Amino acid sequence: MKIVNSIGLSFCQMMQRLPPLPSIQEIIRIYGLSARKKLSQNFLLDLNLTKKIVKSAGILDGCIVIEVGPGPGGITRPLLNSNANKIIVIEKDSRFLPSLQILAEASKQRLEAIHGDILSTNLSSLIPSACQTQWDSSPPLVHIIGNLPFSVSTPLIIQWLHSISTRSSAWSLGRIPLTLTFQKEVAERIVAPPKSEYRCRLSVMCQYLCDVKLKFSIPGRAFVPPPKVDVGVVHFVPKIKPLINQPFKVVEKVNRHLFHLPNKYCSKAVSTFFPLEREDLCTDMIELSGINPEKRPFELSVEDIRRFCDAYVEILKREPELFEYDFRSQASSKERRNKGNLIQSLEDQIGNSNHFDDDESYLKGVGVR
Ligand SMILES: C[S@@+](CC[C@H](N)C(=O)[O-])C[C@H]1O[C@@H](n2cnc3c(N)ncnc32)[C@H](O)[C@@H]1O
Repeated sequence: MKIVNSIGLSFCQMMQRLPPLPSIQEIIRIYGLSARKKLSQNFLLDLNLTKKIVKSAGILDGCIVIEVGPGPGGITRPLLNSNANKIIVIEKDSRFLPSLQILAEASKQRLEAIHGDILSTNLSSLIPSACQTQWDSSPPLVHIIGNLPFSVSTPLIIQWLHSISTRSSAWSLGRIPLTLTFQKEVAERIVAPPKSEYRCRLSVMCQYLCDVKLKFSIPGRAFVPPPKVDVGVVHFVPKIKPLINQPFKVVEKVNRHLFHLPNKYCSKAVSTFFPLEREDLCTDMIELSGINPEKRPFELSVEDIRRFCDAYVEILKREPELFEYDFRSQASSKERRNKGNLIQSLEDQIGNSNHFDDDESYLKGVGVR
């Protein structure tokens, strides 16, 4: 990780606007910044849209803003025109550093550009500890924003949700909000309420830890080059009290089992939690949860899933080794056949939906129904 530029801050600098600069299109042309398919680069050149993304983050006055994947700086520019105190950008592709350097100089060093991979960046080391606020008070004056490739934004939000659940990494400093772009279909899943056709594991994992809001959508044609799908801008604010008070791994496992069969009765999904010969435990789990076994997983509220998590943990207290049980490796031949059908149907759905090349693996990973 290489720091290209660092800054000193003052209120006057904070209030300054950028001087006239070459347009993003000119920057791309001058530096020969063609979009790289390998890094799923799709640029937003329309400053009205990038301003709208920045506006949807809320009031940034006096904030430290961390932008992931600035590219040629389409979002960075309105960030520098806001009253944010400091903007730290993290970019994996070194070709963008010279153009970010121009912005750093034009902004009188309010911008710090870091050459690095967001997936392995220690965010807490970038934020002064003076920014810290108590978890149960207002969020700190820090914001994370980014228009990342779809292949990165979903694994990243899962990684960050884990950090939010343990109050680690950047979230050791308080309830830092995020504004991130996703493939529109993934954004719909993140915010999907019970009974929605989009309800899935990702909906529950996001909603038990954060207040989530789909701010607006951007048509694919607004990007250069245009992806085949539209994009949704999602705002996350970590909740003071998560709706499920169990370890992240437990919540993840319970969701994985429940949404394995999202449209069948819950009793069927609960039968995947335990070995075939332990039907007694399935009955226990339904009874302890108090959930109607004829509800279907996609109809469950986060509160219902909280009850399943608590019931599962009660059973694990008696037989902790059951946590290791993996229905996918232990499935009977009949179940394996069913599973084969399920994977086939997932592949059919994904194959028909014109996603980016590398969407397939992460959409499977987040439980597309
Ligand atoms: C979809 S482009 C968006 C660029 C710019 N923010 C915009 O809106 O026009 C994604 C950017 O993220 C960068 N990127 C991709 N993977 C990254 C990673 N793991 N860490 C940091 N940046 C990454 C790409 O190089 C690219 O500049």
